[in-house]
Amino acid sequence: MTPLKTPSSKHRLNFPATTPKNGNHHGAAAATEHPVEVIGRIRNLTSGAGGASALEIAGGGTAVRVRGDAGGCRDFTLDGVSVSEEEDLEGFYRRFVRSRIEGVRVGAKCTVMVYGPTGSGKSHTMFGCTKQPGIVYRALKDILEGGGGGEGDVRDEDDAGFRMGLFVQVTVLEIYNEDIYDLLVGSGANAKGNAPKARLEVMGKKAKNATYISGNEAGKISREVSKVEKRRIVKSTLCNERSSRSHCMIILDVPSVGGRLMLVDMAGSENIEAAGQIGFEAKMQTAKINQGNTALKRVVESIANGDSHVPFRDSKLTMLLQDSFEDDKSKILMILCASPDPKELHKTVSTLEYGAKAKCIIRAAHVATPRDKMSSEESSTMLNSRIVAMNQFIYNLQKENKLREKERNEAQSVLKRKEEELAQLKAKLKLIEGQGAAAKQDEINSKVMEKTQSLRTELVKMEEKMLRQQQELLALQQRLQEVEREKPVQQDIIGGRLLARLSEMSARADQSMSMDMSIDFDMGDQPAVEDVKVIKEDTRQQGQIRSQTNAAGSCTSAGEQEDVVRLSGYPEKVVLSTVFEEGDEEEDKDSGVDEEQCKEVVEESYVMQQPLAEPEDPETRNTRIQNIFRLCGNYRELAKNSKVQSPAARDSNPVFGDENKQPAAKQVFGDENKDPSAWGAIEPPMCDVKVADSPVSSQLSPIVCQFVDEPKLPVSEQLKSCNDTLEAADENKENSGRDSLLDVYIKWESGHLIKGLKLLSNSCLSDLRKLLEAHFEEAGSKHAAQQFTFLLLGVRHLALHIPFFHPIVLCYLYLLAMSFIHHWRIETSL
Ligand SMILES: Nc1ncnc2c1ncn2[C@@H]1O[C@H](COP(=O)(O)OP(=O)(O)OP(=O)(O)O)[C@@H](O)[C@H]1O
Repeated sequence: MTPLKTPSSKHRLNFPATTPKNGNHHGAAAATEHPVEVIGRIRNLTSGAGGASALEIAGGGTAVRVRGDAGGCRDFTLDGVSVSEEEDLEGFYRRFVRSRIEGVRVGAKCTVMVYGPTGSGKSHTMFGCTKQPGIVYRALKDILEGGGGGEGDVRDEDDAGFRMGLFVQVTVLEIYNEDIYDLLVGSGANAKGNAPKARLEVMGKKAKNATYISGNEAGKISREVSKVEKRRIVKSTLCNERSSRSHCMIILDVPSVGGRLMLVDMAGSENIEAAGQIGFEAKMQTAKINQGNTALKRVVESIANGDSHVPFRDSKLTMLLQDSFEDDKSKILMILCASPDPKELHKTVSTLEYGAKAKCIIRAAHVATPRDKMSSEESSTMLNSRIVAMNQFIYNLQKENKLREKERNEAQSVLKRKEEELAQLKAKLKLIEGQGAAAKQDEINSKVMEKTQSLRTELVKMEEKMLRQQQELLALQQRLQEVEREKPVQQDIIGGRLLARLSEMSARADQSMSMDMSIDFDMGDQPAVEDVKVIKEDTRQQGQIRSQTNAAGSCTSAGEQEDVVRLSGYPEKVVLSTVFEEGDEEEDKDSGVDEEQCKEVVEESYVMQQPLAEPEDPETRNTRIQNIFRLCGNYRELAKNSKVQSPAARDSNPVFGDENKQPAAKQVFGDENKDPSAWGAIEPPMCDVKVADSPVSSQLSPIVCQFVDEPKLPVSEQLKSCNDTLEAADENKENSGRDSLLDVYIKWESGHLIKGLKLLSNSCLSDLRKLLEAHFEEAGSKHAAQQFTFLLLGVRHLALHIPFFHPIVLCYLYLLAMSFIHHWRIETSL
């Protein structure tokens, strides 16, 4: 390694020719100053140290007295002495260091270095321990946060330095084996554990390309420095378990004011043998350490002696400290660390001698020299650099502000988004809560609307039906009027009655509209008597119509009146419109008024009249019989009862042909010849009827037939007996729910035979025909040759359980009005 030479004399300090020691300082005291202040720091006696302390404070606290083994002592006068047992680091810092640091805050330059043998407490004084921070951290805090407070001071520590525009740039260097290393390099957050240190070159009096950390927060920088400090090379020696093997230099620049603080923790000068260093590398390491210490010692002695040459370049350490000695504004605080251990006495004396020598350095009074001029130029350069540093600091602050503002905006946007989400959720919650009630209300409304709509539809349909019925009624009325016009005589009687009846029915229909009701023709204003209508027509004679009370009988009770209508001149063309209805009442009720009804309209037929007087052959007679049934509809039931006959009731009914078992039930209508008044309305056949067969099939219902064949009894008696039987049967019917027998009365044309037949209420005319045919077969030749008249079809309790407004009902009523009201008779001749 090329030995460095001492800088030229022009860089030497302007030390006075004489030292205070020489006694020439009086008169010139005002013009001279001590650039180096020396403070003694005596550590406490370790437990391993044998004997009493070899050091004591003397001279009023400014001198250290060293007691030798022989009992002699030597005083070393310093600027101050501190014993750690009596004064902790805090006190030491307040008393000797803080004033220097405050100078740095206003632009002063100060170098604080600790010097002493190994294990004397240099690193402890500089960096402190876990319990108390050392000079480095206290100085950082004081620079950035302002002085005047101790550890317990309550200060606004946030941005005290920032308010004053102070920030620091910190460089941490290590001088090991005469090489300078940048400890900050590789110590960042992204640095790996054992990142290599960057070795730096010295350019002039500074380390070239040294990195620094800057900031105004003492805590952050202190933490960083503490981390970096641990990168120093240490080694366990006999003297110190953790002995520093390098010099550490921490440079704090305060660009805003131009202040600079250099904190130097020197490696301990040591005796190789005493330190127990064995081996070439260890010995070389120790030699290098001592080289720096020795170079510094020589520099101090040289300056103190006023040598023309100061060997700053003998070591890297002195090269970097050159400004500290040469700069007039720079001051040096040298802390001599000494151990009170008597075993370390010779090293302690050596250290104190070194400090005493440094204390002798006197800087002459400042005189304006050409160098000062240059200094002005340097100061302007320095100011420019400060401006640049300030600008950079401001830029950094602005960047940081922008970053924080961005973060704040992001946080605000997130907050806003969250608030919106919250509002949406609240709205949703409200909506859901409201939808529950609204849904129920909507459901109710929709059901009501649906029901209302269906009712309206039904109403419209019913109105339409009513309209059609009214039209049909009108048509029938017109038809009736036409008939009446043709038969003026009959018009007064029949027309009036029928019109009255139709009006009455129409009124009933109006009243009963939209109601599903049971129609019983025994109800209403109709008398409870057997109201028998006898229609007689003789086309060959003058037609006449008469009503007569059915007193012919004994078939009517007192007060009961039977309408007998005799139609004279009945039109040859008879138009009967009837409707066949299928389906039972239950279906009607269940399906309502809208249920389809099966209708069959019996076509118009022409009734061919034939003279009654003339005997007919059997074929013609049979044809007429068939026509009669066709007229009424082969398949139309004689009566419709909604109530189904119960099996019990059915069993109780007499069975066809079992007349022997039911003799009491035989009904005798009497001999019409004996009581012609009772059947006076019997006339020859009115007309021939030819009606188309109904295509509707019907089930053959049980038929009950009771024959009345008692010519001995008069007709009136027979009818009365019949009527009594019927009334008794009525009671049974009421008991059995009006679902029993229908009485059919037949008068033979010969006048000698009247048959009373009974049919079940749900029988049809075809059943009646079969009944008659069966009777003919049974009668055999007895009646074969006889002429007979289908005198009377008496039906009791014709009950219909059909909605009253139904057109079928109306048509049916019309037919009933014409011929079948309640108990009716059709008197015709075959
Ligand atoms: N004033 C003190 N009070 C309490 N303990 C101290 C004091 N001075 C030093 N020590 C302790 O003595 C030990 C050695 O101290 P330190 O490492 O500071 O010595 P050093 O001078 O730096 O030695 P080296 O030059 O080898 O690094 C450390 O454990 C330290 O804690």
